[in-house]
Amino acid sequence: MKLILKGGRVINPAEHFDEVADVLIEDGKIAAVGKDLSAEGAEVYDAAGKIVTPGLIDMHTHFREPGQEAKEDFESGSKAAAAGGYTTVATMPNTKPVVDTAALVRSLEKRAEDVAKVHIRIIGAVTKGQKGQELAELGDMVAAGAVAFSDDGHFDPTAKVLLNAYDYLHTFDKVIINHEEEPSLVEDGVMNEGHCSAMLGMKGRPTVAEDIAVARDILLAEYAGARVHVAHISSGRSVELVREAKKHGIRVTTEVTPHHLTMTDECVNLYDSSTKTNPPLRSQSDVDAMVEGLKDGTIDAIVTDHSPHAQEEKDREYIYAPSGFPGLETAIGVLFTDLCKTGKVDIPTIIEKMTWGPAKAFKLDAGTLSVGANADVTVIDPDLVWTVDPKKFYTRGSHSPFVGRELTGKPVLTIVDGKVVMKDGVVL
Ligand SMILES: NC(=O)N[C@@H](CC(=O)O)C(=O)O
Repeated sequence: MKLILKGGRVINPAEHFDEVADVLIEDGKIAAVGKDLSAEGAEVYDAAGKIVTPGLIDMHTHFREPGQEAKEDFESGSKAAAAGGYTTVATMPNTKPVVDTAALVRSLEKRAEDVAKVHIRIIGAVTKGQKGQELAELGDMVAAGAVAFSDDGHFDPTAKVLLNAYDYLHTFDKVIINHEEEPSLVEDGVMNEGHCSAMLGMKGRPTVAEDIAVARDILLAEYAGARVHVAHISSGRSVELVREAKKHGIRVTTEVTPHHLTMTDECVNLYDSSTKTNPPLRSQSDVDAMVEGLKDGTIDAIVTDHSPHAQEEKDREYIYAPSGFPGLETAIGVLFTDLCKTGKVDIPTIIEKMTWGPAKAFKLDAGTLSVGANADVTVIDPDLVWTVDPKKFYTRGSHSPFVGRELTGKPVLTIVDGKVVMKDGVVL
């Protein structure tokens, strides 16, 4: 099978390539990238005016399988991923039961093979049941194919346990993705602690809870000579800590979500739980620090933290509703509209953080359009204007703070292993 994407702006950050060119796909691989390639025998896709990128990668999604499939499963989640232009997603283990054994990793990989539209990589738990007390079957999960380890959703309070995990995973060169919140400082808090929480009379989650957790985990990684990845960074001070650590050669990487790059706690309205997320939406100075960190290379990746919940759970009062909202189908629209169109961040930087950046941080064989690479490709229409409507989502989650927003920019073609899985917003 041969497919040629003709005349798009091809952005391949792995090779610092940004030119109008053709991309030829043959037998599931990138066969050639260049000007005026022969289209003989190939199906032709006219990419003029569009952006052709490596398939997007999201290293932080929650697909709720096993145990909470009513919220999302691999089928609905991977359809949402394909609609959002993603070709690889990694799922977090905070499921019911927690993914903390090799048998679970293997069974999820089989599920992915059977039903998923895109590549799903499995993240295993660091500790048994994500309880922070005893290490999970880390080595066995590595052997079963786990791509990274995380107790996401929970901070591991005992430094010794985490140090053991660092030491052990160091031997396999696998990364721990740390959820950074010192628990005693965030208990019962539902939004960022600051002026807005005071005005609303709500208990806050202060940025210092994240900062001291990030500081501890960087120091532990330095001591162990291990790799640490800071999950969904949201505080300006934490970005400074990561920047400093990188300067000192400590092996730390980090990620940020579209909402922490574009929204503040001013958006919180107690009658709408769709802005409730963890870590919470922060202040404008934090958001500015995220954008700066993205541009100067401190932040390696953009992730969605796609966290769908059931409608009836999110329809509750702000303090009782669960944290999180779906993000796979809105990421490109939000980033292109609020960061690129406003001139804050250029398109190649955004693409790099969604492709080559995460591929490098997690040593994935993905995220590039180099000749011979797997043909995972995304085509984005940067001028397509659309309105976020949850009725059109593929995800089962419907509450998103972006609902009703008019966005500019949308993926229009997603190709996985050379096969078109989404065209013009329709998952095939
Ligand atoms: N990001 C969220 O607000 N929620 C996550 C878990 C978490 O990271 O707290 C979820 O699994 O729903």
